[in-house]
Amino acid sequence: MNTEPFVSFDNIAKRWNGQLGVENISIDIPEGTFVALLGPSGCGKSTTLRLLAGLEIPDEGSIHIEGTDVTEMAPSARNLSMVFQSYALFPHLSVAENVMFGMKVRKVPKDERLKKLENALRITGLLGYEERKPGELSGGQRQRVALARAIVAGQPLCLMDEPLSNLDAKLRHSVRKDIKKLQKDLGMTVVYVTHDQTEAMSMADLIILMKDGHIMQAGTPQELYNIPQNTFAAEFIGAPPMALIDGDVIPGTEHAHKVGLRTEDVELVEAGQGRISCTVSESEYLGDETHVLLDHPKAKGLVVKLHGYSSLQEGSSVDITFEDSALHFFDGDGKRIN
Ligand SMILES: Nc1ncnc2c1ncn2[C@@H]1O[C@H](COP(=O)(O)OP(=O)(O)OP(=O)(O)O)[C@@H](O)[C@H]1O
Repeated sequence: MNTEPFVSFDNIAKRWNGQLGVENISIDIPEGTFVALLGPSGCGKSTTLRLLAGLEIPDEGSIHIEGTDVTEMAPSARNLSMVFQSYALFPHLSVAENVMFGMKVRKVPKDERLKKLENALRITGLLGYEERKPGELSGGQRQRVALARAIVAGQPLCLMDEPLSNLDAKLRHSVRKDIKKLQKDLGMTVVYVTHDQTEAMSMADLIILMKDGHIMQAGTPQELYNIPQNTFAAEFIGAPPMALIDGDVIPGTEHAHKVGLRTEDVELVEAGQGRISCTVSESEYLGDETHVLLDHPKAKGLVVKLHGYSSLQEGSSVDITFEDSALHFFDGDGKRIN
């Protein structure tokens, strides 16, 4: 069995005139994996993707694809396809012409081109739209044309940079499922840039969480959610994110600088009956549940989810309670204490 990673970054760094792009980036990606590069704006996601695409050359380190050192190889020699947020379609060409463009350039015979076109349009639900121009399509359909183009390219590795960011919430959800299904059905390795943790959590097998050009945590969605390695991961992953409480608030947790608590582990009880006393700062009614936001001078992000509608008044006093086993501990540098 081939145990070599399909894609590997070995200690990659990229700077521009001293301005840091990324540093100490080491990643191993098994074949057929969906990887999300996740993090806030400017954290280095796109730089990492561009380095893999060959659109940037690193100052340090090496990148391998299928065991070949591609660090300084031209993008066209890397056997990969790309899908960007700006669909990058030719406006004057039809859907069919847009999808077949690359194959035409590569002089793929016509009958093979048509066969691949039909297959890609079927997979992306675009059969019947062959003759339309991009201007006659919705945003979601345009994005699917861009996907169809990546499919006909037939490359085992596909890079995507925020491909859903131009779509509204409903479309984003459906195209998200399309992309995930495609990736699975075709067995592609996908490296996907997003700043949206929900997108990363729902699509990825492996999440690379980044901040200020560095990897903060790499792992499965479950690992990032259940065992955040630092307060940054704790606060970035989850909706709502993990609450962080000063270590000296809960008796017995003084060894920690911060104590983390997930909303599903918090129970609301009457004032005086729980472990921490708080004040209700806001209630957000969402139909099936109400999110009750709580104030405490030494805690950030305390939220309790209640079923249905809650009539709790702002400013009222409540207590929260929780099991000791639900607590996460972090030191003064924000690192997890096990
Ligand atoms: N060509 C460049 N010249 C100088 N600095 C750059 C260049 N490209 C990126 N950077 C810097 O590198 C850092 C990482 O940028 P990058 O675009 O990778 O972030 P990102 O996480 O993709 O952000 P966003 O989500 O906003 O696209 C930023 O500080 C950015 O200003």
